[in-house]
Amino acid sequence: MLEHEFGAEDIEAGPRKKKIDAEPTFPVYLKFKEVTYKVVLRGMTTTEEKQILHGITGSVHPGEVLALMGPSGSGKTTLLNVLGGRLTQPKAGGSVTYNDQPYSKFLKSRQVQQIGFVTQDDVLYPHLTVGETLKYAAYLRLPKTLTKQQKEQRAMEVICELGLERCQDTMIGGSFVRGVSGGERKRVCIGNEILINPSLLFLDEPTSGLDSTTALRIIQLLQDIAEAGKTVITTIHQPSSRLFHKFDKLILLGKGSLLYFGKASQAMNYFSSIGCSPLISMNPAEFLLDLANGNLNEVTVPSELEDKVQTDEQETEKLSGKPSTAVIHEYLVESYESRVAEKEKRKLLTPIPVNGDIKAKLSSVKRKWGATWWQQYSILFQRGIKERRHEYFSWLRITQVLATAVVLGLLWWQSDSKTEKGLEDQAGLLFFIAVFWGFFPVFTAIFAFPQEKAMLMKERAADMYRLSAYFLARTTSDLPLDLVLPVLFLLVVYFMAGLRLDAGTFFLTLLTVFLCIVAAQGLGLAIGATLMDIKKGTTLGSVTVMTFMLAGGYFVKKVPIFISWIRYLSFNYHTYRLLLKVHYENHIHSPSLMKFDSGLEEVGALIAMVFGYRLLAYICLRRMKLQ
Ligand SMILES: Nc1ncnc2c1ncn2[C@@H]1O[C@H](COP(=O)(O)OP(=O)(O)OP(=O)(O)O)[C@@H](O)[C@H]1O
Repeated sequence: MLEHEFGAEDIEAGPRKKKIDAEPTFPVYLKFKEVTYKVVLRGMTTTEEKQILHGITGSVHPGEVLALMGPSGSGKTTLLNVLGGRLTQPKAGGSVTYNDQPYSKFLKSRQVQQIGFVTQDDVLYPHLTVGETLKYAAYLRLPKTLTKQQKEQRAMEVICELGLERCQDTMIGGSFVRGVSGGERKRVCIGNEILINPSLLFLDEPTSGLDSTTALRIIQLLQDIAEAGKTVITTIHQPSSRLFHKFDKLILLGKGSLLYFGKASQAMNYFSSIGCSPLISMNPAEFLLDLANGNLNEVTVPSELEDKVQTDEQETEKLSGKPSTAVIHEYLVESYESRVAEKEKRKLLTPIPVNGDIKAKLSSVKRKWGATWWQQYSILFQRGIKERRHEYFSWLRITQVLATAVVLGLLWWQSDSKTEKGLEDQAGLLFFIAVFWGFFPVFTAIFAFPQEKAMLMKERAADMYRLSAYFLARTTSDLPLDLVLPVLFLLVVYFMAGLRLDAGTFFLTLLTVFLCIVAAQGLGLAIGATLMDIKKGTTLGSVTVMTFMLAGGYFVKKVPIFISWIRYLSFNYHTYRLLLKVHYENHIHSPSLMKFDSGLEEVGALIAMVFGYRLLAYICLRRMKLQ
């Protein structure tokens, strides 16, 4: 669509062999100059700044695959994140432009959806199958102009492109569920991104953990994507020589500094021009990593460094008469600075080869969602139910609820409500019901957002849906089961314990319990969203639930005035009062238990909790940083 607007011939998009497009996109020229990144490390007593990237300059054009290479900890992931706009100021410095526009402008328009980012960690839902994962991503990410069938077809195309046909009905799996292999999981992550046919594709170690044939297949795919006019940037750990030759451009990093930027095919020539050549025939990637690590064991020592061989006896012995790694690093950085850096910086000044006012047009394009709000809600709702289907049919949970109900039924078997003593006993049962249904929902809800944090951050960074649609879908998809279990529970308890037997009382009891569950869930969601940490959340949750239970009006009836407000925050208190009212209003012995008012105050307080806690949770999620 955009290509038509700007005219395909307006833009030099590099060679195109194979068409992967689900929808036409526009080419993106990525330029970066003097990119730096620093973090502040806070110790017990000291605070120090650590510079992770030291002024990296380069560019990558449509039709090219740029590989970021370097030893572990050299800053590849950090650079990829800065280039992908995931790490921004104030920690990141320098300039990164897409089609000569800063990232922030790009982000404000719909163009963010033209960026695919495959992170190093595979963030996927473990209980969805490969096919479901890609299908839901297609529904949410592909443009509204495509029909549901077309979106499904695109998901299927990606499955075939990535060779995932055989495992499309297998669950992804995770720590507790056996699923697809690591390589297949990685390919699903890549599929999630190439699905949208991005103009700019970032990948963090797409081949780690894969056998060499599968790795080659992935890199070949990246090359095909680039050849379709896309810009691809990938970090890579230790590519085989077959893989290495597939990259167009290469950045070699060492301790966060640039050791080489240029054509991958020219890298060996460049290093031999500065006096570093392999002594034996070896894989170029291995040679470059040895250099970046400061290891000259199989490498000629540049003449400039011959007089810098370490004199310290032990070190000399260890390094077999080679210069120290620090000296080598310094030499490589300086050589690059003096011979290449200036030339590359000058190249960046050349404007991108487009005609007319493409920049103005690009920034005026409005962001579009892949689905309407309601579609997003219903897709996320369905996906939530699929992902948690095992919890829905968890016999363990059903058994737990039924077993508790039977024990209660036996302990309060056909309880007597005709005497004041019997009534006090029954009130104990009602209080327990208020506590039981205020307890479990809090803890299941605390887990909801912290467990999905990584996924939420990934999908929000990719602008897949509105937060409000996700929030509502996540908080309502658990409701059906949460409302079925109390029905089973009450049926057992009600008849075994011989509670007041009429339909009105039964349904009012059920409604009260529902209200209690939904309010308790709200508290759990708010705690989870505020802390975004399961351990901290469960600790705060248990203290809060215990306080609310103690203030619930059963254990202490006369609470000191300065702390009496706390009971109004307790959903146990309101639920218990409502249950007493439902069961004993107009009962001959009731005055000794409580004074009944209209009950509206309790209902109002519970409804305020249902919405108030959820609003708090939503605000916390909105404020969550995506980095
Ligand atoms: N937020 C941070 N706080 C402290 N140190 C950081 C932070 N981010 C990165 N680093 C450090 O910066 C260095 C570069 O990290 P980065 O993840 O970019 O390396 P990498 O080359 O991708 O490594 P690997 O190949 O092992 O993934 C590492 O030493 C890392 O510990």
